[in-house]
Amino acid sequence: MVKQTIQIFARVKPTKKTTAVYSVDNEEQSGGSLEFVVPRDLADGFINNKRESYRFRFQKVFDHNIKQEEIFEAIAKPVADNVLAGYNGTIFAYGQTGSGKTFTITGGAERYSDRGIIPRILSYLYQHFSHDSSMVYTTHISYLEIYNEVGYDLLDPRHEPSNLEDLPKVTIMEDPEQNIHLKNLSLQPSANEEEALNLLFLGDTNRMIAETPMNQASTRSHCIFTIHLCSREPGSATLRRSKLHLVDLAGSERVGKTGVGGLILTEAKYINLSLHYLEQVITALSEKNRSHIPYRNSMMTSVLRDSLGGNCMTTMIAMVSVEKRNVDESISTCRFAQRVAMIKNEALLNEELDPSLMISRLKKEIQCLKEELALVTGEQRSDELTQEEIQRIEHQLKVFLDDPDPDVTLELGPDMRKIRHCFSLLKVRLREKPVELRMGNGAQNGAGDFSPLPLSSIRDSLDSPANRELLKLKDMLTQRDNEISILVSMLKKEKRKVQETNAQLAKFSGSQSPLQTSSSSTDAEKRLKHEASDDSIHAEHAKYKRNGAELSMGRHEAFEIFKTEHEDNITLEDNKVILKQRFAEAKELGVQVNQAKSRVKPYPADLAMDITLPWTEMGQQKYYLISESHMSYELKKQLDTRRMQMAAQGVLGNQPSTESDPVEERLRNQIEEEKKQYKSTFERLKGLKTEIDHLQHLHQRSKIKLQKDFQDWWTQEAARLQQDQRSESTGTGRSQDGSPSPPSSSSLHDRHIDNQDRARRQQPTPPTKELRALSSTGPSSTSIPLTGDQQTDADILAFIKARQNLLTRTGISFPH
Ligand SMILES: Nc1ncnc2c1ncn2[C@@H]1O[C@H](COP(=O)(O)OP(=O)(O)OP(=O)(O)O)[C@@H](O)[C@H]1O
Repeated sequence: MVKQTIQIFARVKPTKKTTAVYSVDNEEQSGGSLEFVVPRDLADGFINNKRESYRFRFQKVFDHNIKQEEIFEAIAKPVADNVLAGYNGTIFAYGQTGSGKTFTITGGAERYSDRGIIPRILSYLYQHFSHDSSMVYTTHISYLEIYNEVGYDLLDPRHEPSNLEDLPKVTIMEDPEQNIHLKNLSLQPSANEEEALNLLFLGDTNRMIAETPMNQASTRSHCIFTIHLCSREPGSATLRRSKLHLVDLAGSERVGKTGVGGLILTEAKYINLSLHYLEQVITALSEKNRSHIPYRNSMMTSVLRDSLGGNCMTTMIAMVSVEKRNVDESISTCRFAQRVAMIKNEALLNEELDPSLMISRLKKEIQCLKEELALVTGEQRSDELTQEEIQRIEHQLKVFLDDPDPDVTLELGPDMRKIRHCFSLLKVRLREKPVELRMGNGAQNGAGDFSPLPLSSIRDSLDSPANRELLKLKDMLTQRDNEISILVSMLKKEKRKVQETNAQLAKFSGSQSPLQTSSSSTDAEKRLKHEASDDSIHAEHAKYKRNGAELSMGRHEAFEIFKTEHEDNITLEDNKVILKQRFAEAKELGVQVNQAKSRVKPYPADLAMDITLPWTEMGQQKYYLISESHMSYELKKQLDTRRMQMAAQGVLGNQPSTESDPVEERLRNQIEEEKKQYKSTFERLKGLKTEIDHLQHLHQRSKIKLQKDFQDWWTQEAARLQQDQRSESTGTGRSQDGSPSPPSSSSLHDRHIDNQDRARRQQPTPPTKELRALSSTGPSSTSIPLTGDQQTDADILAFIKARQNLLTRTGISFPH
C-alpha cells in the first residue's frame, strides 16, 4: 500500500491582457510557490481589506511559458508509470472557465504540439506496451460527461447525438459493499494508440456536437476520460487491474464576486452545484476525525470517490489566470488546492487471481501428475519393451552389479515394465550364478549360498524411491483436487453475487438489463465488443457534411461569406498548409523507406511491423519496417564475398594481413549507417503519421464547429428577420400569434456569466461585418414576396440579404 497526499500543481495561463502582480518560485526545496500581490485599492473586482500578499505552495508551479510537453513529463508521466505498475491514478484540472483545463487535459484545437495530457499519455502507454514483452496488456476506454447531475456516455457508437439528451444516460448504482457501478457507461476496447485516439476524438466530437449555444455543456460539465488497464505475465493467473481517470472539471467560478477574499462562499455563489459538493467532500476529508464524507451528494463525487481519499494516486492541476480581473477566482482556486493537498489517499496494488485461469492451470498440472503417476505405476504402459530397451536394461544392470560402490543406484525411471524386467533378470541371474551375484564383480571365484543381506538391500533400493515418489504424487493430487474445489466454490459464489445484484437492479430499475460495472470489466468486455473505428467518427462528420450539401443557394452564399471571416478560418487555412507540408514530408520519407525496401532482396516475409498511411492525397500506402536481418542485403552480400576472397587468399598461401581489412571495415560501417538511417526514417514516418492523424482530426473539428456556428447564427438571424417583419406589420415587439420575441443575440449573451472567454465560446461566432450589415440594411422585408412557410421564408430573406451584401461589396447598386 502506498500512502500519499494528493499532489497539487499550478499552471498559469498565458495572456496578453494586463496581469496582476504575481511571482512564481520553484527554487524552494520543498516545492514551488505562487504569490499574488493585490493592492488594497484594486478597483477592478477584487477588493481586499486585509492582506496584500497571498502565497500558495504547490509541488511545482508552471508559469505561462511552459509547454504541454513539460506538463506531461512533470505531471502525467509519473502517474502513468504508477498506473502501469498496477495502481489507480487520477489527474484532474480545476479552475475557472477559460483558465485552460481542456487545453491541459485534452489539448488545444490548433497545433499538434498543443496535444494535451490524454493523447500524450495514450502514446506513452502504448509505446510502453510495445516495448514490454514480459507482460500482456489489455486496455479499454470509457468517456463520461456529467452535466446537471446526469451522466452521458460520450462513446456510445449507436447514437448520433444532435443534443446532449440524445446520448445514453449513465446512472450510478451502489452495491451492499458500497462499491459504485456505472450503468450504461460503455467500455470500449482499444488495441492500439490509433484506436484509443479515435475514441478520444469520437467523444470530443460527440461532446461538441451535443452542446448548444444556450447550453454550453463544455463549460458547465465535467468530463472523465478513463483508461482501464489490465496486465498479466504470460501464463500467470495473477491479474493487475488499474484505472486512470483524466478529469476536466466544469468552470469553478462563483456567480458573484465575494467582495472580500477568503469569505466562505455559499452554495448559491457557485455556478455549478456539483463543484460545491466537491468542495464539501474535500473539506470533510481535510478535517481530522471526520467520519462522514458526503460523497453521495453528487454524481461526480460518487464517481471520483476512490480518487478522493481512497485507493488512488491523485494529482490536481490548479489552473490559474493571472489577469487582473480574474485574480479573485485564481486565489479561490489556489485556496481550494491547499485543502486538496491535505487529503491522504491509500493506493493499493490492484492484483487479483483469475479463478478460471487458475483452474485450467491446475487441471493441466493434474493431468501431468496423472501421467507421471501412470508412469510410476506402469498402468498405462501395456506395450512390450523393445529389444533396444531390453539391451539397455541389461547393460545398466550389469554396470550396477559390477560397481563396487554400495551407494550406487539403478536408474530405471518410473516405468514398472523396466523394473519388472529388471527383477526377472535378477531372478534368472540369482538362480544361475548365485555367488557371482552375491559377491559382485570381485567374488567371481567364490562359492556359497545367496546371503539374505544383499537381497534385502536390493529390495530397499527398489522399493523406497518408487514408493516415496508414489506417495508424493498422490499427496500432490489430493492437494490440487482440494484447490480446485475451493476455486470452483469461489466462482459459484461470485456468480451468485452477480445474479443477486442483477436481480436487485432489475427490481430497482424495472429492467432486466445486466449491470455495467466499472469494476467487473470482464462482463463489460464481452458485451461491448464494438470496434470504435474511423467510421463512427466519420458518421458524425457525415451528418454535418449532409447539412452542408443541403444548403440552399442563399444559405450557401451566406455560408461562404461567414466562413471567410470566421475566427477559426485562419486556423483552418493554417492547418491545411501544415497538413500539406506534412503530407509532402511523409511522401518524401515514404520514398526513402521504399528505396530501402527495394534494396532488400528477397522481399522479406517476416516483416516486424508496418505502417499504413490511409491518406487521400497519397492513396492507401503501406510501409514496412524491415527486420534487421533483411536490411542492407546487397552490402551484406559484398561483405560475404570479400570475406571469402580474403579466406581464399589465405588458403592459396598469400600472407593474410593480420590487420583488419579496410574494405571489410568500410562495408561494415556502411551497413551500420544504412541501418541507422533506415530506422530513423521509419521512426520519423511513424511520428508523422500520428501528427497527420491528429491534424486531420483538428481540421475536421474546426470544420464541424464552423458549420455548427453558421447553423446557430443562421437560425438566430432567420428568427430575428421574421420577428422584424412581424413587428413592421403589427407595429409591436411581439409576434402576431402573441408569442414573445425570440431572444436577440445580446440577450442570449446576457444569460451567460460575465466572462469574455466563455462568452466568446458560448455564442456562435459573431457574424461577419458583411452579414451584420445584411441584417440591418437592404430592402424592406415587407417588399419581399414570402411563402408563409417559416423555413422557406427565412431562406428567402437570408438569400436576398446575402445577395445584397455581395452587390454592395462589389459596388453594384441594389435594385429596389
Ligand atoms: N497554456 C495555454 N497556452 C495557450 N493557450 C491556452 C492555454 N491555456 C488555455 N489556452 C486557450 O485558452 C482558451 C480557453 O481554454 P480552455 O478551453 O482550455 O479553458 P477551460 O478552463 O477548459 O474552460 P471551460 O471551463 O469553459 O471548459 C482556449 O482557446 C485555449 O486554447
